[in-house]
Amino acid sequence: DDTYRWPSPQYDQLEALLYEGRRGDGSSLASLVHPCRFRPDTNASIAAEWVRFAFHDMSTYDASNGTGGLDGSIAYELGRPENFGAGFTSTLSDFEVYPNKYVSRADIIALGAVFGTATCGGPIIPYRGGRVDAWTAGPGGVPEPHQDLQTHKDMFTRAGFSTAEMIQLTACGHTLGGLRSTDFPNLVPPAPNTAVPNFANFDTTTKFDNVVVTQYLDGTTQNPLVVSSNQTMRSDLRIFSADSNDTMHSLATADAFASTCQDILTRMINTVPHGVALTNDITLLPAKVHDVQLTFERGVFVFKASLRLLQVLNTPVNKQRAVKIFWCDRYGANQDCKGNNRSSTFASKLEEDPNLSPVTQRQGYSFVNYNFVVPVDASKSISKFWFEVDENDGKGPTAYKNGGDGYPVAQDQVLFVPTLSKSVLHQNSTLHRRGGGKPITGLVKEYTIVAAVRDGSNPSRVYMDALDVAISGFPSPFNTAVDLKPNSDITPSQGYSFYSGTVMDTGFQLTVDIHSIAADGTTYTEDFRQTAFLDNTPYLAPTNVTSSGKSSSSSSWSWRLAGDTHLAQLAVSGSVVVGVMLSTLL
Ligand code: HEM
Repeated sequence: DDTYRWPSPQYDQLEALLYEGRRGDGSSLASLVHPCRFRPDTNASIAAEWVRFAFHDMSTYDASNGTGGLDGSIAYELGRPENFGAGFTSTLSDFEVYPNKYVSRADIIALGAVFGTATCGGPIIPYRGGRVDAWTAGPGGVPEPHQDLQTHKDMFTRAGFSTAEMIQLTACGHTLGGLRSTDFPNLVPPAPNTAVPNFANFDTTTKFDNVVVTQYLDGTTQNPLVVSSNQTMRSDLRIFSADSNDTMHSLATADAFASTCQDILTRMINTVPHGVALTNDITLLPAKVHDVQLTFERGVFVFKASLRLLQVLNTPVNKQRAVKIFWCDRYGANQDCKGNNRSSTFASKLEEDPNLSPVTQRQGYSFVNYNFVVPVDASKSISKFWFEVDENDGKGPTAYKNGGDGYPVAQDQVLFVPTLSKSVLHQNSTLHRRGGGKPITGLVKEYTIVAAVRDGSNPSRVYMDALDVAISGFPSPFNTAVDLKPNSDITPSQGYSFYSGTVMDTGFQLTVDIHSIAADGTTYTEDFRQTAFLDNTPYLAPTNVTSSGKSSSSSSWSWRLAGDTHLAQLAVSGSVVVGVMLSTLL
């Protein structure tokens, strides 16, 4: 049974990235590229760079033994001539902050191709997750334009693509972007008096469309890889004509181009090492429960849960709509709703920007969120919850019950308390990581994580697994277990005592799994808690950082500011880290 049931953390993360364009704590990936953006510093098509990046990571696949493919190894392969140019380094830094426990770097690279294609008007490529990252460079073997046709055919055959598929894939890639003077000065003359590259685009549109094919067929193309006076460099001509132009003719209509590209790009992003099991296609959840947390806020024991509903693009949200959360007590006479349930209509409504994700926008939707924060009697606690949405149109309410039984609150024995937790940024620190290892130089964040432990469970150990996969330069993930100790500075409250522990991290997306091992040996877990918003999350104004920006990420700062101020705040503090870290490396 592969029907979606909450909680499905991997699915939820992938779904949020694809359809909301952002990771769980709000930092937006899609806004870097959408709508069909160009880099302010180099004028490069970001969509083109992202699609090309995925191809180069994939194309070292060896179908004979199932090695290589889309595995993120390209992060360690940018020194090679076959992966040369600013487009690759910019893209790598775009993607740097997004991998986490449930989404690999390779999943992000694949998603980059999905976004790049969709945002510039191309087909929607079905997206699956579950790719597994390589942590070292793999073998080479990406085609370069000076190589002959047989070499290219052999490379595509090795990667599992026939001659016709080689033509399709190349035409589908070469509808975006082009050659740049900084990479191929002999083919594209540099513009005088500027470091900004000159582009010779593959076709005359910047959209993902069939014009690359029609201009090739009608002889008007200016694609340097077709018409260069240097015959050696006419790789697209050799490839496109490799079967007497049969495949190119089959791609000539807009519909045929779109559907063929959809299929072949799907194959491209799903070409993964042998043994990697991809998820099913990530489909849009019509009603999504997210940001669920039982915790303390300002001394009040609260349950937080959000319901995300679809809204048809460019239509107003029904003002008559009433959204209600229901829940069951965990303890006492009304345990599991034996007697009564409880309910609340106190929600804050948030209508999302329709530009959140090119995929959702193309499907004709945006989102509206209903965010509930309800005080809960800790002695009764909560065992499960569900929602009802009444449009007040006479048809009666629709219940969202997770396919029947409601959404479970798995446990209330150990809880993450973000508002009592904090993070402090240290500069030029020479702190040592727990467990020894190399001292941390540069920028480091010190996190104090607070958990509430329910009295009576008498845990033998409370600890967290602190994980960060998103570290500059892609060293192996930061992953450490830290014991949380009783914290006598925080007064016990409503049957809970507080524990805390600290961890140092140089990465961009620390998440914690908090565990409590009860006296009876049962382990209770709060899985995958984000740390972007802790009580004292520092707000750093953008003016602090513009001077340090040399990298592509600097140019993306303003884009990440799109949306509400809450997200802007996160985006800025996140980008500061990127900018400062790069400037210390440069
Ligand atoms: C034999 C096969 C191929 C060769 C020799 C080749 C070669 C090239 C070259 C020389 C460039 C210009 C890069 C620069 O100026 O820095 C380029 C750009 C590009 N290639 Fe390919 N390519 C091939 C196949 C593909 C495939 C299969 C895809 C994707 C499906 C692809 C996607 C792109 C994209 C999107 C760009 C534009 C990048 C930008 O504007 O930043 N290429 N390719």
